[in-house]
Amino acid sequence: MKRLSPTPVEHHLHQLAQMATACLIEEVNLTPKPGLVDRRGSGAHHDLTLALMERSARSLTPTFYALAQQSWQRPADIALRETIGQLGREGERQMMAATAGVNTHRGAIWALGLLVSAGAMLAGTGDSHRVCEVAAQLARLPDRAAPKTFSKGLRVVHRFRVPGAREEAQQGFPHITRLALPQLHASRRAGADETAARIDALMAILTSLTDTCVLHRAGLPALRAMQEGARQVLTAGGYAGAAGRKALEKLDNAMLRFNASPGGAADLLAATLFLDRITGAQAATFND
Ligand SMILES: CC(C)(COP(=O)(O)OP(=O)(O)OC[C@H]1O[C@@H](n2cnc3c(N)ncnc32)[C@H](O[C@H]2O[C@H](COP(=O)(O)OP(=O)(O)OP(=O)(O)O)[C@@H](O)[C@H]2O)[C@@H]1O)[C@@H](O)C(=O)NCCC(=O)NCCS
Ligand SMILES: Nc1ncnc2[nH]cnc12
Repeated sequence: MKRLSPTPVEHHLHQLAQMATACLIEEVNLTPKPGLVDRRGSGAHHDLTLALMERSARSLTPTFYALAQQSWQRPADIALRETIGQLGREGERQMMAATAGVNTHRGAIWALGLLVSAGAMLAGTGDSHRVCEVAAQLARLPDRAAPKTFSKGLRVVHRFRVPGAREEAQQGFPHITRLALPQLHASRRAGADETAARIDALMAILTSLTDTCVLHRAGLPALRAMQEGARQVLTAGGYAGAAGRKALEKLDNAMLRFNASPGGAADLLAATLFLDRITGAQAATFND
């Protein structure tokens, strides 16, 4: 029997899911990143490797597909919020099964999951601001089935009175729309190659994010060093130049001394690449 080709909607759903996974893989491969896993090694982690992160990313494609499928052309309401909450938690279980219990991408499932859903709700229309706005509407809705556990992130949010992953999404991902995407585009326009432009986008996030991973492991001194170090990379002209590269090396050393790693910022970079791609600013696949 002749196999029917997928409908345009199915094709779109697959594309959203595959792009989300591809952006996670591109994020972890981007090198060098301060304190984070990259092609050089495990950064400030003892239980994460590049191969593990890639395996984790691949395990999430079915979750992203299910999120896109359930969200296609639906409005932001409690029924959808609860469906995606359930799918997100199932995705976390898939990730844990793929990594033998190591948390590789919890924050990324949250951020990219909401953005994949928002992209599908809008059926491929809307710019990055609109996609983030719709994702924020979802993130602000209550999920009655959410377990009342007290996570590391929540502990940090309460102790330091700072916004964490939840607030970043509820506010419409300001670190992506106001910092990372504008920096990515500005660096490209200034002639930086794609690696340098992406590293600059990560630096833009680091200048202001209250990354609960950094705060949990090493407190405010590490967060301040991260924000200041990233500012220095950008004021030196970004990673494309020798002064920026030197400043990044200094930041990397500081993060390793603090045993700190900005995992939340890495997730937001992957989400930035995803938005950049789905809103068509960069159609070509990046292969370094
Ligand atoms: C809303 C949730 C994300 C839960 O958030 P919460 O803060 O309560 O819980 P955490 O378990 O701490 O996860 C938060 C993760 O978010 C990332 N993150 C941190 N700061 C920010 C920030 N300011 N903005 C955005 N994102 C941020 C970060 O994820 C990355 O780090 C992870 C590694 O973390 P961890 O294991 O703690 O770190 P290590 O240092 O390696 O551990 P040790 O070595 O010390 O043991 C990694 O996963 C990265 O992704 C934070 O960890 C959300 O999960 C939720 O509520 N989900 C429910 C399901 C749902 O509704 N889903 C809907 C959409 S699918
Ligand atoms: N490259 C990376 N290194 C460590 N933690 C991360 N979480 C998401 N991406 C990461």
